[in-house]
Amino acid sequence: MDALLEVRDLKIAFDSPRGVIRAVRGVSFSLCAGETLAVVGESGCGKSVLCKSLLGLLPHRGRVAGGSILYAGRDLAAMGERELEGIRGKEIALVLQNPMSALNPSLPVGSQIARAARAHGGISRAGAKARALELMALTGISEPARRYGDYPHQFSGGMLQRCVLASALACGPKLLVADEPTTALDATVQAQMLDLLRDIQHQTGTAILFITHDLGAAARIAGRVAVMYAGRLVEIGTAEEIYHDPRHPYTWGLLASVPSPEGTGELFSIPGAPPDLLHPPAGDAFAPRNPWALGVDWREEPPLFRVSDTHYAATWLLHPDAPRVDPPAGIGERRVSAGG
Ligand SMILES: Nc1ncnc2c1ncn2[C@@H]1O[C@H](COP(=O)(O)OP(=O)(O)OP(=O)(O)O)[C@@H](O)[C@H]1O
Repeated sequence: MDALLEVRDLKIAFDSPRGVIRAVRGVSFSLCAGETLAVVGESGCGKSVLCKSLLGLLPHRGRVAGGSILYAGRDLAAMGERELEGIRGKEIALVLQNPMSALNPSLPVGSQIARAARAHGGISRAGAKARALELMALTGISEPARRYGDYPHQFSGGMLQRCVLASALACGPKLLVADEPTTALDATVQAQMLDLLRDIQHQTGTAILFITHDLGAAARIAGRVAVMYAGRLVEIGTAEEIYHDPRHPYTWGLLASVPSPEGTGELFSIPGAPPDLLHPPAGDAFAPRNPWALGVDWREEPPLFRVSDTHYAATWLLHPDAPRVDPPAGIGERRVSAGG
């Protein structure tokens, strides 16, 4: 299948008074139409910056320092603001963690969704209202006609995030970028929202790039998972491969830190902290936190080794000459079941 999005060797840097921060350091992946890919990693690994770069929304002082972002064959990284405006919302839509940041508190929610439907033209006022009501129903807002005129503060957090999703879907985007869309919600509402995203993906065929720090949330929705660490992609594979046959010690650590569905057992957290991206280390950035680090890890960054056609991991443990190391007991069997 042809890729809808193809990110090639993407590098993103921030020019700070202390020097250049290398936030994304050569990331490549592709996403096909209708597919859901979760990008997972700890805070600061570069997930948000990566997804903002897709919409040309990098924060002040942030810039694409290399590589390309091919969307339907066109390089978003090389586009000017005008061209990007034509793509944002219409082709690629964004849902962020805080729904209030996406909505105007002083306008009825329904009319904001209708306005999003009209943003790229070709639809009448009445048509936009009908479309907004349809989208409110699609995203699980009961009695849309009654709630159309309600203001943001009249909705709960979960319902508001559904409204934001309705607004994001208004122009029928081919790609939905969702950056921690469920993080601010409590566990039950979070699970409902993930199921909704999955249903919508099935119904509309929109591809989803789902950004999260939570491998448990990713399991509920993603067909493929990419794990990021210190601005690099360290493992990528199908959900089945990542949850049941993970190969990177960082992925093992992330999996061990997912709470069990019963909420029992001790919660693991990976000791140490990610490196300072002002001065990225010479070798494998994960080496200081990796109990299985080899001598070579301190000198040379590992390439992505092929595990299968769909599964790659950047760890020297996959080198043919590396000693055999098995994942810690239980990793890949417990805690998370891929595919919800
Ligand atoms: N506005 C900024 N100015 C300077 N550096 C920044 C800025 N935004 C991000 N960075 C750098 O980019 C790195 C990646 O940030 P990013 O927000 O993408 O991480 P993240 O994985 O999404 O974490 P979080 O979940 O906390 O948002 C940060 O560690 C920081 O060094």
